Amino acid sequence: MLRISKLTKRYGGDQPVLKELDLGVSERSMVAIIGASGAGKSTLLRCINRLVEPTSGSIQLNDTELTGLRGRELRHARRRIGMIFQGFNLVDRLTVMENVLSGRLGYVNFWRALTRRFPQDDIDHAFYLMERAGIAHYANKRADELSGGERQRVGVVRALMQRPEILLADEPTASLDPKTSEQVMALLRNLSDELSLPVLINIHNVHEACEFTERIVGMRHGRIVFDGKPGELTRAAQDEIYAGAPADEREAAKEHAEGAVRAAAQ
Ligand SMILES: Nc1ncnc2c1ncn2[C@@H]1O[C@H](COP(=O)(O)OP(=O)(O)OP(=O)(O)O)[C@@H](O)[C@H]1O
Repeated sequence: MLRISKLTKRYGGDQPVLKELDLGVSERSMVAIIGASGAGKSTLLRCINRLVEPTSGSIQLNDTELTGLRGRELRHARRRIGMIFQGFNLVDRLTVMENVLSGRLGYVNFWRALTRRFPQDDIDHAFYLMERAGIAHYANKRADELSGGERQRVGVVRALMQRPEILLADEPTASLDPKTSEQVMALLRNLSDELSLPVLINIHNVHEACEFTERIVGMRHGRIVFDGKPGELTRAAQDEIYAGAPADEREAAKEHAEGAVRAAAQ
């Protein structure tokens, strides 16, 4: 369970980017965060894994207060939070297996990590997850020989190797073509169900958000202005989320959402 209360983030002396934001995410749920560019979606995810320092408020992950953690405690807390990035963040010259096992680096001791001697249990788990993600046959391929969709599958498996308590995905499909993007979303959906893992996805594609998640959180200017099921994302709700956004962004989001809301309501 993730419980965020009154989270505020201010960069420098500017207006806060997150304004006393409250959000709870329970186990086994996949939640999409949507909103116009600059609404604060990435900042929210980055506050959770403390890549960005919250200004005030509370972030609790299963009884651990994440704000205020330092040093070793912070490193340990970060192991419990899996992160998936838009740009995959793989090490190109390493193989798929090596990239995947790097998800365990925070757990194995220094010498094992240096000599890449991971416990058999880690190797078995890596193969299990790679099979699930359809990339086991690429285990010995270099990461830079893979397509974008395959690379993101490696990113997903690497994050899961941490055996995280929550998965945060920051625009995980933004660099992928529509078909591949849907496949990666379906993989996240299935793994979330199978592993009872809460997944928080920052996503621009409202259609995919509605199709693959059961809860949509709409942000505007650092606040949550919508929190509901895909079928409840009415035109009025979309107007509120995207009010003031550039016209092209607003229209693109609405275009995506119309069909998705109809489909979700059926
Ligand atoms: N490191 C930083 N220093 C100063 N301002 C920042 C920093 N990171 C983000 N911001 C500002 O905070 C606001 C919210 O940015 P954020 O990236 O969280 O929004 P977003 O909703 O994820 O946008 P996008 O969809 O374009 O990625 C923006 O105005 C941005 O310029």
